[in-house]
Amino acid sequence: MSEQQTEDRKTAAPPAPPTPPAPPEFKYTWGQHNETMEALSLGQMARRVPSALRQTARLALAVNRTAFHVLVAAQILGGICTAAALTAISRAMVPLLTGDGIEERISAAAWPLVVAAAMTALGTLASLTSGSAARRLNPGMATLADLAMVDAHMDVELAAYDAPDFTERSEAAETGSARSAMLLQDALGFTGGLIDMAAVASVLAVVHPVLLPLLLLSVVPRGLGSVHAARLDYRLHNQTIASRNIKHMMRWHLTTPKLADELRGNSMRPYAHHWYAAVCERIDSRMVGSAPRYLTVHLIAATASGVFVVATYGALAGLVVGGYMAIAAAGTAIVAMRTSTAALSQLVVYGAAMFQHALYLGDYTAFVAEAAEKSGPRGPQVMEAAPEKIRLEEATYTYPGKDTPSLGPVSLTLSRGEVIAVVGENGAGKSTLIRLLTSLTAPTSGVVSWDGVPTSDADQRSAWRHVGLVTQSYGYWPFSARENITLGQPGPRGEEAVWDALDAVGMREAVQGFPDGLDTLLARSIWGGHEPSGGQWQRLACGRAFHRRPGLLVMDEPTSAMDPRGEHMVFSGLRDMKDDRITVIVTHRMENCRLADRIIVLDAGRITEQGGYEELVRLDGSFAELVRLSQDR
Ligand SMILES: Nc1ncnc2c1ncn2[C@@H]1O[C@H](COP(=O)(O)OP(=O)(O)OP(=O)(O)O)[C@@H](O)[C@H]1O
Repeated sequence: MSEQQTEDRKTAAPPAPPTPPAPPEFKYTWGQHNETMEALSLGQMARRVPSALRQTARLALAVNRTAFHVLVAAQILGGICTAAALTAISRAMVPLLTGDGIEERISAAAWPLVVAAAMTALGTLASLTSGSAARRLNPGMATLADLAMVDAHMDVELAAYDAPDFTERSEAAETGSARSAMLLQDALGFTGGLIDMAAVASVLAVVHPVLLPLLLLSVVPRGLGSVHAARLDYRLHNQTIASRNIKHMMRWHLTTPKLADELRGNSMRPYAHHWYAAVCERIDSRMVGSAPRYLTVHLIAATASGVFVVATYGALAGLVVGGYMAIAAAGTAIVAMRTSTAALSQLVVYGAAMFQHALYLGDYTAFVAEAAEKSGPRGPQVMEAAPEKIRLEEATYTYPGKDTPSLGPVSLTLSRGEVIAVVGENGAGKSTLIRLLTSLTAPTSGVVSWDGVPTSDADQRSAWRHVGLVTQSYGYWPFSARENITLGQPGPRGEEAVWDALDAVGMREAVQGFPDGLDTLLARSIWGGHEPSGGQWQRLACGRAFHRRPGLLVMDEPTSAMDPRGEHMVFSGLRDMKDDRITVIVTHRMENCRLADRIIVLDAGRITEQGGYEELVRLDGSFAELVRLSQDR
């Protein structure tokens, strides 16, 4: 290469990268729910507020009955104080406005004014008491709703997780759950406003009957405006929920230390930033785009409300001038109407908030209720003992939303003492088969039975007690090293069994070297934690499966991240333990199949071959081809 060429290569600017494509438009797929919301009338929606109040009361009662009762009593007392203060003021008005001398006027009005002041002070005390009770109830209510969400996710059948709209519905329900932290404060504001309005209305009705409808008319436009704005909010929430969901997921990918190396090593930053910023921008533009609509709604509502307020004061003046109302009564009406303005704005602001909560809580309660429906035992049978035989008879599994089965029909029998290797190309159905064998899912047709008991008729949790499972993507649980082995289920042999499991995967020295041995927290991001290496995490995952000493041991690519020593230890361990259990290994490393008594070859969801290693190689079918490919380097 000439000197000139070398110089050119040094100075030539790299070609500008092509503009990355925009991220696809994400859709919220729970269409039926959207349609229901779109079709809902304002009246129907307003009727949701009582249900939100009921739900608030139920949650609060479940957290602390006494605090809830104190809160309700204080609220009612507050309303009584407002009414009593207003009545006392109306009593004071007559001598103040129509009495003779100044001294007589003041002395006649003194007692009613003292009562009004005392009632106002008592009302303030009542409001402080209810506020303090709410503060005691709030954290517990938020936790209760949060726990219900977490439990719903942990309990629900896997088939529900597989449904295409599960994530979006879960996200919508999360919003409802998060709102339970604000629920009580807003319910308090709403009911406080409602009680004060009722108190004012009762006083006004006595002063003059026409004032009441006029007052109510001034409320209606603002109320309708706020409710309409809340519906716009909910629509906006629905339009952006899929994008927000993906955004959160991507945010985790971009900020977790687990993917930091991959992101940097592959120069992903520019595209990742472009992608994330584009989704943020899409969400923002929807929100900004909706601002003029909100302004219009609130402007119309405020104008109409103002007209009614002016009309109310006009009517009051007309009644006094026309001699239909005493000046003292008009004075009371003005005080009452000023009180009602505060109560009214409280009612409208918190009413709209409660209405919004009601919409989101609807998502939350629907999600939790549906999850509960899909969480119960599949049937009454209890799998008391580990299976001697697992039998699949023409079993198939079709994922929700799919037309064709991903597995089956498959017929197969597995017996205790056997080691079975399952092989097949990517997407052949190996993980799906594992889910059926372990009763993680029930077949969509055909039968999977444990010692004659169909898994679709049995309590799945009773079956899982006999299962030890190492999945392809196992958890890096932020527990101590000990709990990473026991998973909070210590065996009768206690710590000795934990060390045995660690020995079986060659982790004794490593754990002894951790800062606090078995008590070391395995999470580097938490102070005092320690992060094992990728292969060590996989050894721990195998260790916990061994520790369970399960009747059905299933390992999906259990040694993919391990060094040869670790892999050798795991497979030796499997061989030593095999007599007391059914062992199933999914592997892409054909050499590992030599340990199996029987190899099952899956292709496009069907069993195409089965037999011993040598037998299948001699058969010269797809297994033999996979072996040849694995050796051809
Ligand atoms: N949750 C799901 N929802 C819909 N389809 C799924 C789901 N999980 C798997 N599938 C589909 O089922 C088929 C079988 O998948 P499965 O994970 O059982 O294959 P596998 O043999 O374990 O693949 P691999 O070797 O890549 O792990 C694939 O076509 C896959 O796309």
